[in-house]
Amino acid sequence: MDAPALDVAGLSMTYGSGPGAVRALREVGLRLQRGTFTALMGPSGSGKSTFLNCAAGLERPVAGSITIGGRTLPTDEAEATLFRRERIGIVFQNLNLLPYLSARQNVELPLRLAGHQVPRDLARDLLDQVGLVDRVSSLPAEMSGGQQQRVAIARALVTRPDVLFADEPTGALDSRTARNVLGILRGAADRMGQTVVMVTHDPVAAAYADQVVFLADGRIAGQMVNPTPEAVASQMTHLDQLIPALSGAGA
Ligand SMILES: Nc1ncnc2c1ncn2[C@@H]1O[C@H](COP(=O)(O)OP(=O)(O)OP(=O)(O)O)[C@@H](O)[C@H]1O
Repeated sequence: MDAPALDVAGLSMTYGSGPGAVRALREVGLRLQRGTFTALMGPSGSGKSTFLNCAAGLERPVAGSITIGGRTLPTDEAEATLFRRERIGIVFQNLNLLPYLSARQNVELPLRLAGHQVPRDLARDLLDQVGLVDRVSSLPAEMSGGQQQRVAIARALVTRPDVLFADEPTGALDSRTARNVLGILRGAADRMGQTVVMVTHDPVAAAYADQVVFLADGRIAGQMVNPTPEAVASQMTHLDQLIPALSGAGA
């Protein structure tokens, strides 16, 4: 059987030290098979972004192992950068495209940075898949926020990464544009076999995923397969009520 796309074990992260230290993640474990779309939800401060940043190699955890496509994420900074470039795709709410490069050049950039030949029609094909084939030559400033986000997704997919991490990719978009971007992420999993992990606060967005993983107080607090917006919203209300109890336990 294929190695899981993402295999995280015992992931712990603490910011600061002494009495003011914040334990953002407490021995989190998560294994995701290829071609799956997972939404990560939880109350504010529950550790979602920290999880994403650690799993994507942008921050170094204090403990735990992260295996991506069967390979351990390097701890060495320079090696981690190379690994990320080749094996990981990242889309942030405000991950800026380079303003002086066209959509096509932005999409091709990760391959160029990695020193690879760029197949002639690759960027155009990816831009076609995100519905922007008529904008290949446009600069970011000439495109709407939703169009720029779609270019960012095409760019994140250009290396065919083992995992595509997206942190609130629809946070800044109106609901119609957001649905369009979510449909593209869904299609990346279904049609391209990409593995997608998305942090979101929005139960409707989460319902595009195959499963929702809930975090609370730095721990996994539940998992929901085939989520509906109603079931996700109900679970979130439950978690919000749970938080004072968890904090009070002093664990
Ligand atoms: N760089 C940092 N320095 C200190 N504390 C941090 C840092 N980054 C995050 N934290 C703390 O770690 C905890 C988890 O933060 P994180 O951003 O992962 O939560 P989140 O679930 O993504 O929250 P939100 O939904 O509000 O974005 C919080 O208590 C936060 O204040």
